[in-house]
Amino acid sequence: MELVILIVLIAVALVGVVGLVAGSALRGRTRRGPIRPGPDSSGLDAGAASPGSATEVAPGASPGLAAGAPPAVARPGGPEPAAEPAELAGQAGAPGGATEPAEEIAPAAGGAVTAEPEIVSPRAPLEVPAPAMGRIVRLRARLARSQNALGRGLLALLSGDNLDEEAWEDVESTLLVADVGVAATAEMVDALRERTKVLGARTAADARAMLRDELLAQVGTSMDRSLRTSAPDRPAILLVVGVNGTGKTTTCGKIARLLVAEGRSVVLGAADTFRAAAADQLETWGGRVGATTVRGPEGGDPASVAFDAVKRGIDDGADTVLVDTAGRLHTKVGLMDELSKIKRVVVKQSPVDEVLLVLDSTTGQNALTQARVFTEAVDITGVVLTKMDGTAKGGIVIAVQRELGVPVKLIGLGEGPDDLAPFEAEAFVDALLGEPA
Ligand SMILES: Nc1nc2c(ncn2[C@@H]2O[C@H](COP(=O)(O)OP(=O)(O)OP(=O)(O)O)[C@@H](O)[C@H]2O)c(=O)[nH]1
Repeated sequence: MELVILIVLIAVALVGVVGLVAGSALRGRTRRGPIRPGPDSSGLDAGAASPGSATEVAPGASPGLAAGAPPAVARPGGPEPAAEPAELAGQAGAPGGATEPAEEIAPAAGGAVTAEPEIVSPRAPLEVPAPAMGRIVRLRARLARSQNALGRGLLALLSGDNLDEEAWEDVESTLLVADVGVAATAEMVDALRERTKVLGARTAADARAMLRDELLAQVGTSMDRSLRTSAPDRPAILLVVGVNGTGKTTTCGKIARLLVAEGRSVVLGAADTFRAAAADQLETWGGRVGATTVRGPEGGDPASVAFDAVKRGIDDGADTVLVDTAGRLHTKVGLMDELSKIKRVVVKQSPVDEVLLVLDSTTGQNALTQARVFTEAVDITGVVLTKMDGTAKGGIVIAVQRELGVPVKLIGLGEGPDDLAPFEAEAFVDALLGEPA
């Protein structure tokens, strides 16, 4: 009997021990399992995304993002991207290249809020833009609106039988009204007078050919209008500057769209921290075209965001970094100083390849005043003339180039994503003159 009781007690004790061991093993598994996939999970790399986002990896990542850029990770908008760099910063010593940039970009805990960038990786691009080449021709119809003031008006005058003094005055005022500028107008009128004297009687075709020559001479056919969007062994850096509302953010998005379509990887820097909507707008472009967007908190230091964006581009091995700056009144000295600072800060990491001044072509002579002041603050390397679809004053191209000594490289021809064209002198002049009669 005593033996039976002993056996029963031992059996109960064994069951208890087995139960305890199994229970603790189960608890251990539950704790380790779902937290993070490992130190490589940057959250900026589709292959190492957090478990929650792993299912969101876009299967058809853009070919434009292939070379060293973060693969397209479709993230829902909202707070998730903001949380990620901060989380990563907390993983001290986490190895893996993709993790490091986020650690460096994100400030130490308790750091100033202005130093905290937000990096939004692109969604898989859904849109394929029309090719850049030939856009200016495709959009001739829109440009042709300007021919009333410039091309058509001049052609009517020059092919008329009576080219008297009054007619020449009309030629002059037509050029001035079209914003060609005083000096260029005087040169053109002199040249046209000379040629009509030599030519004598003129047909409409003669007048057109003569005017085309003179306009081309003023617009310039030998300037280097190429956009420097690549650099050896580093990303090309482009700063986009200008006064409020000229179309800087839209232009950044349109350029990024073109570059990604050509197979380049692009980082967008939302250094317009004055207006939260501007960063949202840029981020939307980034999401649409497949570019990573780096942004900072509203009211933060724009130079810091520009710095972070360039760093991000370098770390990712991106081809191009486009930094959108806030619109600033050229009359505000403090804001112009801030622009110089943005450039100085960027240059600490990389040379700046292009500083694009975005001018609204509908603002006429005021655009020239802006151009002058901006050139003093930062060396402008190229001009983007936007809203050419809304002006009858194509002459601004001539005036701006003369004023700045830098070429117009791009023109905006509408609000649509493909309404940006590389500036081509001949196509532009032909569009001003319209179809031959
Ligand atoms: N018609 C036309 N509208 C344009 C063109 N480019 C830009 N816009 C419009 O101009 C408005 C201002 O464009 P944004 O890109 O927000 O201008 P911004 O310079 O970034 O503005 P701020 O950040 O406030 O300085 C928007 O409604 C654009 O759609 C263009 O070439 N043609």
